[in-house]
Amino acid sequence: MSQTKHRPQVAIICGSGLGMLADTLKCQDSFAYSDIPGFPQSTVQGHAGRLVFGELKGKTCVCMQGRFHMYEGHSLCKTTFPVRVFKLLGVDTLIVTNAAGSLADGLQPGDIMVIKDHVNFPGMGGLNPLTGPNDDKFGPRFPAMSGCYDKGLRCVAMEVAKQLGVANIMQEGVYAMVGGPNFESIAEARLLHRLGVDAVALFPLMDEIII
Ligand SMILES: O=P(O)(O)O[C@H]1O[C@H](CO)[C@@H](O)[C@H]1O
Ligand SMILES: Nc1nc2[nH]cnc2c(=O)[nH]1
Repeated sequence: MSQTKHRPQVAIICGSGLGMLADTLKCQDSFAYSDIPGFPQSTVQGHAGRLVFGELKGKTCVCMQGRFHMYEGHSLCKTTFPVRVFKLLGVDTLIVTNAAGSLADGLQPGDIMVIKDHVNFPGMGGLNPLTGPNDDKFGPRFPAMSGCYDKGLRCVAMEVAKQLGVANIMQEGVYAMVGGPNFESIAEARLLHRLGVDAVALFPLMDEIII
């Protein structure tokens, strides 16, 4: 922290195709993951592997330009390590973005889904970054997931979409995480759809759980 004057309250994890958001931060200080002790390295194409501090619309933010996935071979502890670092930096709002496959009838390729709830299939099977001794300074032993996706922030997102004239490509939905790296078979996609899942992807939920 001695190398940046920024003290962010908001962290944004940029998924595939969204890394350029970090490039728009004003008064930037950026750090390659390879220069940060304990950080894993990005191996996914298009994930730059940089932590960028700066101002976005007057808010001090830190952006992950590239995230870590279980399918890259990282342990869950490693993939979620940056979120613990954010907590220690004083971040209290985490915005997680990623590319996902849509299953809902009304969601077209390129649309935006705001997550209102999730189904964590690996987590339900016991694969969870909170496994092991609990460090109470990061949160309780048994965190509730019912308030995981802040209603106020979701309303702001929908309101801003209206103001920008993109509300027609944005809706709320239920998101499921699967292990990957293969995408779903047709039968699996049908099953998820019948279970009430609107979009499916390969990782991010673990970040929400750890904060
Ligand atoms: O936006 P990211 O996090 O890369 O997420 C999704 O996009 C990739 C697959 O197309 C996978 O990495 C999947 O997890
Ligand atoms: N599981 C899964 N992850 C994705 N990431 C981007 N598209 C998809 C998809 O269709 N399925």
